[in-house]
Amino acid sequence: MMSYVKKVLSDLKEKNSSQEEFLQAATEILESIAPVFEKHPEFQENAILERLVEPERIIMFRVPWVDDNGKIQVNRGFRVQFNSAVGPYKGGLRFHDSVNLSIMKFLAFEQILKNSLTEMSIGGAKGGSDFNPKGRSDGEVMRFCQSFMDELYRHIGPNTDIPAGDMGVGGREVGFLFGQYKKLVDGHVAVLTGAGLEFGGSLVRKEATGYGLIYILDEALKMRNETIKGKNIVVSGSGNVAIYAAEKAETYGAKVLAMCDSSGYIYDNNGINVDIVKEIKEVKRGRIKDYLKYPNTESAQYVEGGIIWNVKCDIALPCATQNELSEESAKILAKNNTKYVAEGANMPSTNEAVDVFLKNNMLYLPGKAANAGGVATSALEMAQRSSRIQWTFEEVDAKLKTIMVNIYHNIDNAAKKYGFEGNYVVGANIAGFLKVANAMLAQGVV
Ligand SMILES: NC(=O)C1=CN([C@@H]2O[C@H](COP(=O)(O)OP(=O)(O)OC[C@H]3O[C@@H](n4cnc5c(N)ncnc54)[C@H](O)[C@@H]3O)[C@@H](O)[C@H]2O)C=CC1
Ligand SMILES: O=C(O)CCC(=O)C(=O)O
Repeated sequence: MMSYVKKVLSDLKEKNSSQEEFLQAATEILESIAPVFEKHPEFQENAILERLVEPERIIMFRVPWVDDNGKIQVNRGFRVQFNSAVGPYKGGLRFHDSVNLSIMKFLAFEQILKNSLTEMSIGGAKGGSDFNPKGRSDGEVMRFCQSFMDELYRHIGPNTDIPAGDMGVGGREVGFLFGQYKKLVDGHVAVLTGAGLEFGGSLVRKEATGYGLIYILDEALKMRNETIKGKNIVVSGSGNVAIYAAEKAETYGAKVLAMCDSSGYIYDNNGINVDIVKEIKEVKRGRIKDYLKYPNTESAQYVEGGIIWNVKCDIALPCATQNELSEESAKILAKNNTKYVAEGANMPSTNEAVDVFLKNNMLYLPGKAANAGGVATSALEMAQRSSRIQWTFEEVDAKLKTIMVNIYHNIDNAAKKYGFEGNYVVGANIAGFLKVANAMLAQGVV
């Protein structure tokens, strides 16, 4: 069956030769699900893979806006509506200057399988823009968001496509996007998740991706008679996912030694004070090096331009961005006897880095399983909004925990069933794929 996969992959490479990140994600996924086609010839007969790798729809659009100096700026907007077999399109919006079609497609492709793993009825999508909110005033961010929504609104809806946040899109941006949507359609419609608590949002959505990462890691460790307590952890990034992963890890008794942003990392052998990072990033929108200006941080150091994976740790949590963890860094982790890697970010480890993890028998939890808590809680937000109720923090948190524990056992069982025990690349991709493939099969050639 590898020949079927090889053929689909080689056609895909020919058609999308410049889309490096998309091809990277597709190669990993397709190669690891090859064993499925032995057991399910009907998938090949019905060209499931050929259809799966082609987005149902891609929307690209101009986003003109006026900056604080009265100058007209033009950005490019995207929404990749990749697959709606399981449910309406669902996935975040990313505002970052690196955004291009390849990055949008890889993120949306990953999202299909991730959303399937949550066991909620949500399809896969992603969107965003090459606009970077960093250093922009609130007024500029608002005008950009309004212009972005001026086009996006006609392509989304509560039963068709429900965006949310991702890198560069947090509560502030979701608020501005929602305000413009509401004005354009003249209705208070639940079309974005990650909404403010004052207008239909869910408790725990902000914390969900980071907390969920720790819940799944905790379950995986428990199954190995291990515990997070007492472990040294390195968390890359210092944004939404990183902050709440670090916060939860500390409540489980771990010590977070280092965190970073794109300029450098902070390191403290006594443990990072996550509340300070929260203040810097969520309130001041500052840089991680500002950490050293706070009281009682004398034991911390800042390493400009340094590679955070050089810091010796038991557990590595990449929570920043794609391909931030190279083969070389993976070898350093292995040499330093790091035993566990769980991904808060989407595809933060290169395919070569993942090979190093697997060869060294490290426990590796790939992003599409490990960071699924964010989108799962988005689905819980949708459930609350449509039934006009609000669950307590504890209720949502308990549901999130159950979802993450179930994801762990689901990917673990799939890996075992296909003869790859402990390989969660195979486990996550197969478990996520089967539901989507069966839904596509049931719905005919559409
Ligand atoms: N926000 C969410 O609910 C979810 C986010 N993710 C993924 O998690 C990752 C982080 O997202 P958020 O925390 O939401 O974004 P964010 O915008 O809040 O934070 C991103 C962080 O990454 C850092 N960063 C960016 N490029 C970097 C680089 N080259 N080297 C080192 N640090 C870098 C930034 O300085 C920032 O601290 C992304 O891969 C995103 O797709 C995955 C699932 C859900
Ligand atoms: O909450 C959502 O809908 C999207 C989260 C997301 O973008 C992701 O899982 O990567």
